[in-house]
Amino acid sequence: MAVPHLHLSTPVDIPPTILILGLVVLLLILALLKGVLYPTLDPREPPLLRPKIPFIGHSLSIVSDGGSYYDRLYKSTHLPICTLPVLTNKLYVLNSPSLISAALRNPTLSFDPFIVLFSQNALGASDADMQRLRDPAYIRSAKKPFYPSMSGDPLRLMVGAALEDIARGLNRLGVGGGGGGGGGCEIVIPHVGDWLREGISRAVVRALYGGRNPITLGRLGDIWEFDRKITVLTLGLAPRLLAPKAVAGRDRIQAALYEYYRDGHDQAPDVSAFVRNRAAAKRQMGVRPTDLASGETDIPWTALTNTIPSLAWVFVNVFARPDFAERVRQETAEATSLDGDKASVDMETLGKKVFISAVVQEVQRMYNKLCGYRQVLEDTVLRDVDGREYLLKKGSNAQWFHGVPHLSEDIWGPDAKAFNPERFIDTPAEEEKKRRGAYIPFGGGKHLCPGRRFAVAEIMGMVGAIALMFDVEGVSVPPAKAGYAGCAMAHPDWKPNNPPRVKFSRREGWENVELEFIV
Ligand code: HEM
Repeated sequence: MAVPHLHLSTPVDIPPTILILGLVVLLLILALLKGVLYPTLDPREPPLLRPKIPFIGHSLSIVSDGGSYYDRLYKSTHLPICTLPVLTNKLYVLNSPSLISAALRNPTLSFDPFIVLFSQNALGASDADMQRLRDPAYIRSAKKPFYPSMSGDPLRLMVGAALEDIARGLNRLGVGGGGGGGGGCEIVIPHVGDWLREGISRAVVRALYGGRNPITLGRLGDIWEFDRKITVLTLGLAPRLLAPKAVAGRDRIQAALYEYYRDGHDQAPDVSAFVRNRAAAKRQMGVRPTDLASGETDIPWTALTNTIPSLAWVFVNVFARPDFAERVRQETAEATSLDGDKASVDMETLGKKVFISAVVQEVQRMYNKLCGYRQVLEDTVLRDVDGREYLLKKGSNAQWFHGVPHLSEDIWGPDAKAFNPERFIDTPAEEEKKRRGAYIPFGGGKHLCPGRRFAVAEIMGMVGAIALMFDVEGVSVPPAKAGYAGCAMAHPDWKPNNPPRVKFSRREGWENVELEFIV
């Protein structure tokens, strides 16, 4: 029987030019892959940390673990700065306080690309506004009014307006007493986090916008929802699909702000200099009310996103510990004069009290977890405290995580992870020196938070007044969970099925007292 031939293949004649071309393409692909998978570094750049999964490893960990990934990397390497290959780019992660300080001061490390992205995606800026925002000079001029508007008399007026609102709310609570000489009637607050959030938010927007404040309670709800979905909005991840409530809320906020700016209410005398001067500066540069409404939506958001969780952490850390509550009460009493049923808290005196100030500082150290971000605009050399220099290449990004210096045992000692306000009281000079540059809750350099003193005054005033007027029961310190993008603060991890129910009762002798703040 004939066995059929197995005809496997016929050699094809490939023209040599095609062969050479194919080889060149292959070599180019290999070179590109090598560049991506094994990027080469200038020897002056920070040391490279390769991911376990090439190309995407670091990105996956950053997305899933956020700032705590930087914390883990630092613990395992103890590098003052390192380079992470992230997809096709490089990310420099700064850990050493002196390098973070150098980055905060350096003019070629820029926050502007984030402002542009945030304005376009989260605020829905118009084409005209986007064109203006691409000009760094515009961004500079728009933020010029920040600092003078938040210091001296303008700051005092703003703090006064916010605290007046806070006092009004507290004076209504449990007034009159329940009889029987055992203090005032009890008020049960079903969710103290929500209660604090509403109280501080009302006060902040009233202080910002004056008597014609467009951010009513409904719009505050919209801001909280906008805050909750800020990552989806900023990254433009199908926001209308994934965050429809936040988008609708933002539209309502902007409609309310539009009427406010259109009717010129922002120039009224009881409006904060922060809102008034910023709108005036933008108007001078040709910005119209529609674009003021969208561009200025960041004001109430920035003013609340960190203040709300900061207040919550100060409140729980004080009232969960009877000795802390007593010390805060004592200090506030020392700053208060009583005239019959009128109590006047002098904020200048309270601001100098060491324990309540230390609690606020310790809250910021423990719970402030900002991931600072800058884009490298030009090749830049950063120098650390020992004179070592590191080159950061143009087009790369730089990041730092406040959790690294804020919780470093080298800096704060073996109890770095414990809540201990005493560390901020009578600190020896040697310790102060070690901490230099390591405590940065409000950032630094050209983006130092202009609202820091406003936030601290409101928080101290509110918590001090509560301690003075009320006995507070049922408070415990919840675990922390990561905050929303752009928010520096971790959030209390209160579970919906176990809301933080708290009982307030007027202290004996304080049943009918009306409190006011003197600023
Ligand atoms: C406890 C509350 C607050 C904390 C922890 C906080 C924290 C910060 C931090 C860390 C930065 C710098 C971000 C960076 O460098 O990347 C910043 C910037 C800023 N903060 Fe605050 N902040 C607070 C309250 C406020 C308040 C109440 C306002 C306004 C009323 C405000 C307005 C701003 C503005 C406008 C910037 C940007 C400054 C610039 O780009 O130059 N902040 N804040």
